[in-house]
Amino acid sequence: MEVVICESAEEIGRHVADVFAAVLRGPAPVIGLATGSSPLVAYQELIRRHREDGLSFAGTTAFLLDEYVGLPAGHPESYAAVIRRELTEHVDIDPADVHSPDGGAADLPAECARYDAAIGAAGGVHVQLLGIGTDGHIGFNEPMSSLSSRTRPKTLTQQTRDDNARFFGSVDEVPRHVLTQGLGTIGTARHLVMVATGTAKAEAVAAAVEGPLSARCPASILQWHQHATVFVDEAAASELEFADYYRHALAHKPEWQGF
Ligand SMILES: N[C@@H]1[C@@H](O)[C@H](O)[C@@H](COP(=O)(O)O)O[C@@H]1O
Repeated sequence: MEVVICESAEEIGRHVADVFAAVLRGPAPVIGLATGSSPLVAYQELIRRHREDGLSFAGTTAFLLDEYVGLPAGHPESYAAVIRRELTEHVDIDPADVHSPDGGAADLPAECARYDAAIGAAGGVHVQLLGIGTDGHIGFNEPMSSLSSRTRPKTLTQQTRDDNARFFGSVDEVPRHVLTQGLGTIGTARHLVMVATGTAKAEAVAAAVEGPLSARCPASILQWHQHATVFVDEAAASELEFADYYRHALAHKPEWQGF
């Protein structure tokens, strides 16, 4: 795993956009998208490059990590709506190629199995963007999620519902249930890119990067992955014991290496 401590969210956004741009220029790109506030700066940078530098999403397939269960169709906080608003409607990706699990499906386990199979049928995800919850969740894999889980329904913790209440009128409006790619599903992506900013994420980042590989901190699966990159700002890095080493490695990063 490579940990990159950045000066600002904007710098993180530029690095993430570089990683995504390299995949988008390759054949039949499959990208994994995340919601939440952490990826927004990267999405804004990708949109800017699309408008100003001609970066194209044509022919790209995208898969979202997760979705709430039971929001009314067209609800502005459904993740399908959020990703449209924050990224995909601003670039030249075919809306039919942007996939998310259907939280309104009558048979939720069947919908999860279908979604997981669709990711496999697309050949798997080339690069998966991830935020991290304050409890260490990725996607909506709450603590104690199976490390080999596939896409399935999950129940949110109260902490996650409280954290996400800011997107809704009140915490009571935050759904209790969700569909999420499993930790095993996420782990099949060829490159995992996690982003985090701010002191509220410092503890979760430290647990993910330097704690034990454990279901207690779902994001710790990045330690088991062959190609994982973590972009954090100084505040989110503030609990990292090996921060000096990460800075040293970055300062001496070979020119040819990339992320
Ligand atoms: N399901 C999403 C996650 O994918 C996201 O990483 C997390 C953190 O969000 P934020 O970046 O807004 O802190 O929130 C939600 O729970």
